[in-house]
Amino acid sequence: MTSPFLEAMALACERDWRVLFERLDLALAPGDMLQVVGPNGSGKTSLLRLLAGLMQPTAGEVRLRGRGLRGQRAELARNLLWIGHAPGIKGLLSAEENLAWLCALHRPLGREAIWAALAAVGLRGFEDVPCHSLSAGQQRRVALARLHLEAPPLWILDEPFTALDRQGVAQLERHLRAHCERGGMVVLTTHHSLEVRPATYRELDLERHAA
Ligand SMILES: Nc1ncnc2c1ncn2[C@@H]1O[C@H](COP(=O)(O)OP(=O)(O)OP(=O)(O)O)[C@@H](O)[C@H]1O
Repeated sequence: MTSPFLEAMALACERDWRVLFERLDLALAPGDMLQVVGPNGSGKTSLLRLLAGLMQPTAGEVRLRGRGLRGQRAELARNLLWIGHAPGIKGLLSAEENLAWLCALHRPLGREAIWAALAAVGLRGFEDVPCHSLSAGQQRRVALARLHLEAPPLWILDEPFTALDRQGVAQLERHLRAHCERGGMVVLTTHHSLEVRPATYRELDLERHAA
């Protein structure tokens, strides 16, 4: 039997001596979208960081194609696009420079590709502007332009809709659905209810796994 692309088995997470969740299993296959839900502080960001290999679980294991993440750092990096809840962009750099820098680890990108991605997120004309002078929503859009540039199959996105206007939210929902329909996978947290979802959409409620 083929292993899921990504799976978590009997995962537990403790922070500051508090068990946030335990006995958590999940499996992701090509095309899947998983929205992690739960109250503030329930551990949504922590779970995403575990899945992205940025933190170690207290118990259990995360596996990529059936093998533990240990020893698969490079493989995970090739397959994963992680965008944290802060936009993660540098204020002194322009939108173009930020994207060139953020994407360089995967593959160097030409100016044309970067400008096309910025246009796709509504930032035509803002390519050369230092990011500190962009609005919060525009800064978020710079970070999200990576979803138009990089093609790893697994996207893990922590609160990607923060600061976006209605049009931005609708466009991102469509983009995430299209990624899943092409066989990609999305794990995300958001407190809003997605209007546009792929048929594979499902929710994981962390309250059900609270200690
Ligand atoms: N760097 C850290 N060190 C220690 N404890 C942390 C750290 N980051 C978060 N925590 C704790 O872990 C718990 C869960 O935090 P987490 O950010 O995973 O929750 P969340 O469900 O994403 O919350 P929110 O909906 O507010 O974004 C919180 O009680 C928090 O105080």
